[in-house]
Formats: sequence, C-alpha cells, structure tokens
Amino acid sequence: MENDAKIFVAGHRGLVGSALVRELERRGYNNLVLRKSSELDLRDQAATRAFFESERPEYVFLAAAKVGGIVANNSFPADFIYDNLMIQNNVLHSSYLAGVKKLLLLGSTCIYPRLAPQPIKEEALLTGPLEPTNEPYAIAKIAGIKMCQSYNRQYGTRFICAMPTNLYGPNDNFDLTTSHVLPALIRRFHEAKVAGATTVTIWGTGTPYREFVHVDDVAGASLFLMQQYEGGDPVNVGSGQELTIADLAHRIAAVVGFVGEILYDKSKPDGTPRKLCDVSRIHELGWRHKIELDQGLADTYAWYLANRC
Ligand SMILES: NC(=O)C1=CN([C@@H]2O[C@H](COP(=O)(O)OP(=O)(O)OC[C@H]3O[C@@H](n4cnc5c(N)ncnc54)[C@H](OP(=O)(O)O)[C@@H]3O)[C@@H](O)[C@H]2O)C=CC1
Ligand SMILES: C[C@H]1O[C@H](OP(=O)(O)OP(=O)(O)OC[C@H]2O[C@@H](n3cnc4c(=O)[nH]c(N)nc43)[C@H](O)[C@@H]2O)[C@@H](O)[C@@H](O)C1=O
Repeated sequence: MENDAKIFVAGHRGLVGSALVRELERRGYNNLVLRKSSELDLRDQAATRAFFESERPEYVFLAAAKVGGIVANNSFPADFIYDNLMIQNNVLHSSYLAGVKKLLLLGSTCIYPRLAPQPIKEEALLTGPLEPTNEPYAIAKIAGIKMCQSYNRQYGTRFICAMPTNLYGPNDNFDLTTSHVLPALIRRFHEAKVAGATTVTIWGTGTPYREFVHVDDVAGASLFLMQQYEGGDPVNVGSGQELTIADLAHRIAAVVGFVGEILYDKSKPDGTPRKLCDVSRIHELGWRHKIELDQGLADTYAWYLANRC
C-alpha cells in the first residue's frame, strides 16, 4: 500500500476497525475514508454503491459486521446472518465495480467445524457440522470467504480473508448481554469488587477452551496480509495459546483485584468445547503475535477504567 493510498476502513469505530485506524495512522497512512453506520448503512446496496462510486477507495479493510458473544448470537440468529450477508455482498460487489486494488475481509475462527481436529488448520473449513450457537453468523462468514474466492477467480479481484480467533482490547463491547467473554468478565469482576460483592457468577461450566489475541495484533496482522499476502485461502490469526474459561476468569479476577468466589450459571451455553487455531500459515508468511495475554489483560483493564467507568 502506497503511503498516500486511499483506504476505506469499514467499521472504523469498532474493536477491530479502531485498532486498524490507530495502526494505519501510526504508520503514516493518512488518506483514510471513514463512515459511521448512521452515515452509511452498508446493508443498503444503493447507498454502498453510490459511496464507492464517489469515493473510489484503493484499499478496503472490511471490519464492519454484526458481532456479538454467544448469547447474542444464540438470541438473534436472523440479525447475524442477514446483516453480515448484506454488508459483505454490498462491500465486495461495490469494491469490484469500483476497481478496488485490494480488500481484506475479517472472518472468524467460528467458521470451523465444532469438533475440528485441534489446532484447527484452515483446510478444516466445511469438513463437519458447525457450532449451533453461532452457525448463522459462521455461515455468513463462510459465504464471505467463498465470495472473495469467486470474485478473484471470475473477475481477477484481490480479495483476501483473515480469520482471527477471539479478540479483545481497547474499545471492546462491554455490554453484559451482547459482549464476548473477556470484556464481560472484566466488567463483572470490576463491578463486584467496587460493590464489595463476595461472589461473581459467570456463564456455562467454565470448561470450554478459548484462544485470545489482542486486537492490536490483529490490526498488525491485517496490515501485514494486505501488504504481503495474495493467496485466495483464509489465513488464521491467533496467539496459538488456549486456556479454559475458568482459568481466564481467575486470571481476570487477579488483574482486577476481586478476591471472592466464582460461581457458574450452567443454564447458559458453553458453545464449542475448543477452537484453538493453527497459526503456522501466518507464521510461515512472517507474522507472529506480540502481546501476551497477561499483559493484554492488564492493559485492557486499565483502558476500561479510564474510558468505561
Ligand atoms: N470481537 C471478536 O472477538 C471477533 C471479531 N471478529 C471479526 O472482526 C470484525 C470486527 O469485529 P468487532 O470489531 O469485534 O465488531 P464491533 O461490533 O466492535 O464493530 C463493528 C463495526 O461494524 C459497524 N457496523 C455494524 N453494522 C453496520 C452497518 N449496517 N453498516 C455500517 N457499519 C456497520 C459498526 O459501526 P458503527 O459503530 O458506526 O455503528 C461497528 O463499528 C468482524 O468481521 C468480526 O466478525 C472475528 C473474530 C473475533
Ligand atoms: C469470537 C467468537 O465469539 C463467539 O463465540 P464464543 O467464543 O463461544 O463466545 P463468547 O466469548 O461469548 O463465550 C465464550 C465462552 O465464555 C463463557 N462465558 C462465561 N461468562 C461469560 C459472560 O459473562 N459473557 C460471555 N459472552 N461469555 C461468557 C461462555 O459461556 C462460553 O463458554 C461467537 O460470536 C463466535 O461467532 C465468535 O466468532
């Protein structure tokens, strides 16, 4: 990407989008095109087409999506499949029509089969049934990958796909119902400590394993792939390290300074038992994560205290 390249960061106010803007500006890319969803609803085909015709960005990072944790996915399946299919269809087709040089689509490691062999290689895609709690969202993401590959083959576009694992960091969603586990537990333990509560109840059994990667690493990986990767296959982006939800909860309680008891609400879903992604492809390309979980937790809690309390 040339320094004066015109770059559209779709979803620039979100967890990933805002990290992409920070990283792009840090590296001296200042010709950024940014639109809030209230200014440009990417589900609107005509508005998206008109935007691309008038702005003609050269590069696109597609970090706009309907995103949420396990309960949000399980509660609003129609919203998750409709919004994400519409956003992807409109942005990908308009990018092709407007002659975008290169586009990176953010997917998710939830696209892989629920019981895929671990760690999960990119080749595991479509080799088995998906995790029911987020299947609509995963199907939309898989459709995005297939659309990128189809447009590359038929029209010669350069649409690449990154598959991050669970990510966290500044500007995450801390809503206790719609958020992912890591930000939710930061908030739960913080509010319990401040209230002097002696217990915190978390969802599920605590036994599932999850992998986490800091969003600043995902932004770095996205720029790396935009500059270095021309393949049509998805590329996993992760830390290659997993831990149980119970272990995560104890580590977050320690960072926050909560010393009470952790209880488990088994009426809430566990989701997929494990989804550690194989990161050898991106390692071989030359990228590795930098931010380890303990440092990331401390930094994210500091950001939460400074910005969300
Ligand atoms: N968070 C995670 O753990 C993971 C996320 N991902 C992927 O990363 C990408 C970004 O996720 P994340 O940053 O967490 O999500 P966020 O919810 O933090 O941000 C999503 C962004 O998308 C924008 N958006 C949503 N709907 C529309 C719309 N109809 N039109 C225009 N913009 C819209 C929002 O814009 P606005 O603020 O203006 O309303 C928001 O800024 C997604 O593709 C997601 O699937 C992948 C793996 C894990
Ligand atoms: C990124 C990824 O994120 C989602 O998949 P998920 O990883 O299952 O989602 P999650 O982070 O919400 O839960 C992880 C685990 O954590 C447990 N858990 C405990 N206590 C809380 C809690 O308070 N909130 C939440 N959200 N989870 C909790 C919860 O019960 C589960 O066992 C999908 O969006 C999927 O599409 C996707 O892409």
